[in-house]
Amino acid sequence: MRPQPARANVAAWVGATGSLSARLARAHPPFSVRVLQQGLAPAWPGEHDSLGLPAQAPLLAREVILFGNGAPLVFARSVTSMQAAHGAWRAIQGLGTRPLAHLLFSRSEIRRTPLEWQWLSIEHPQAREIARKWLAATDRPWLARGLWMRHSVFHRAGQALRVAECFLPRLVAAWPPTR
Ligand SMILES: C=C(O[C@@H]1C=C(C(=O)O)C=C[C@H]1O)C(=O)O
Repeated sequence: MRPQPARANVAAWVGATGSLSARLARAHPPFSVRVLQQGLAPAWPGEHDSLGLPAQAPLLAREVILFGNGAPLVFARSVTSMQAAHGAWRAIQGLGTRPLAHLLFSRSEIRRTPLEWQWLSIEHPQAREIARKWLAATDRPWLARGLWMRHSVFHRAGQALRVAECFLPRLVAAWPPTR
């Protein structure tokens, strides 16, 4: 059972559609993307199901931290099949530090499933992995007792890309930004 967001704006923020990058860039300029890793990676639980893939299908994962005004704000992990990484989602290969949003919100033929979100205690294996990567990349401990994780799946030419974004509770509680 997901704990209900503490405040209405938390639900509004975690459930906000549109580009997260654009929202952060407006509220906390300058905005930047730091790529932690991109390439063949083991799947997290549920990723193959989200993508409609068999359990052993090789996945390409892109993990980044989004920065605003010099501070780390969001950890994001996007996954797709290696086949799609050379097919409908091949543009990810050359994306570099440009936000993935460039590929997702500029094309009309891309369809996005509704956002789903959950609260993960810091004891959850994925939360522990995120906190470890966050510390290694930013030299800042996660500190919070958990995190809000949301995900949705983008479909293009019959191939799926799952995007998950993880938010610090204090960041989410202070959002959405007024600008
Ligand atoms: C999907 C978006 O792109 C953001 C940027 C990402 C990246 O560059 O890897 C991944 C997820 C998002 O937080 C968005 O801005 O909404």
